[in-house]
Amino acid sequence: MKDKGILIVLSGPSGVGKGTVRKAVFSRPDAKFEYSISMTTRKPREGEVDGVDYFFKTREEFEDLIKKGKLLEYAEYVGNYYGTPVDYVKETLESGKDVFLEIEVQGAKQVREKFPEGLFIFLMPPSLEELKNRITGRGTESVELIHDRMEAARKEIELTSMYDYIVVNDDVERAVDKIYAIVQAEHCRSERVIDQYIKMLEVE
Ligand SMILES: Nc1ncnc2c1ncn2[C@@H]1O[C@H](COP(=O)(O)OP(=O)(O)OP(=O)(O)O)[C@@H](O)[C@H]1O
Ligand SMILES: Nc1nc2c(ncn2[C@@H]2O[C@H](COP(=O)(O)O)[C@@H](O)[C@H]2O)c(=O)[nH]1
Repeated sequence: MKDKGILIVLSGPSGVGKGTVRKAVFSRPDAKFEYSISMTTRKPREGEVDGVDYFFKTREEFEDLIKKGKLLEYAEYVGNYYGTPVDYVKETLESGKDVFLEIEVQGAKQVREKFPEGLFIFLMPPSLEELKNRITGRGTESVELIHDRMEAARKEIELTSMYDYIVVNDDVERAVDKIYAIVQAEHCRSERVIDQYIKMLEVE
């Protein structure tokens, strides 16, 4: 039987660079992760593609997915629903592959309850001022939404104690190196690999 993959949860305030760092992680030649595409009721931003960046849903469709138990976790964040499809995550982990979730903290808390053995990483901005510069510089949010997202950011940063690791995104490649090192270390954690070695001893 194949060993299960690791569920890697990357959180962090809006604009810290989760998407940028995740894409850089996936672009490394030795990347062996699967990205779980989330569902959302948010309207697509310019350039976003349904089924690539998100599965874009109406509120009715999303609430139906909740009722049918199709989401591993979900949260309402700054006026929209966001959620993780449960079947994809479970099937991919069962197949032995690591799954990467990029989600906010309320959702991460739900995942922690269901998958306490997951690997939880919080991406931290070098400062709140830099965070605001990044959200503003991205040019995707109105002034009101930037304000709401900054408010959410302050609350999220207070909840970082539930994460296993905090990585500061001062430089994308440095953050990616740290995430790689954390995941590699997790693959060697004794409770993950011990059965494999015991089996090896039994065979010899
Ligand atoms: N280390 C960095 N230094 C400077 N700018 C960065 C860094 N990382 C990301 N950025 C920039 O910050 C902006 C926000 O990044 P990104 O969209 O990846 O954030 P996010 O955390 O995924 O946001 P959201 O949660 O709102 O989707 C982008 O313009 C990106 O180019
Ligand atoms: N709880 C969840 N949060 C999610 C999910 N997918 C994305 N997110 C987070 O929502 C905010 C806003 O995202 P944006 O694309 O509108 O900027 C951000 O923190 C995302 O990481 C999810 O499935 N569940």
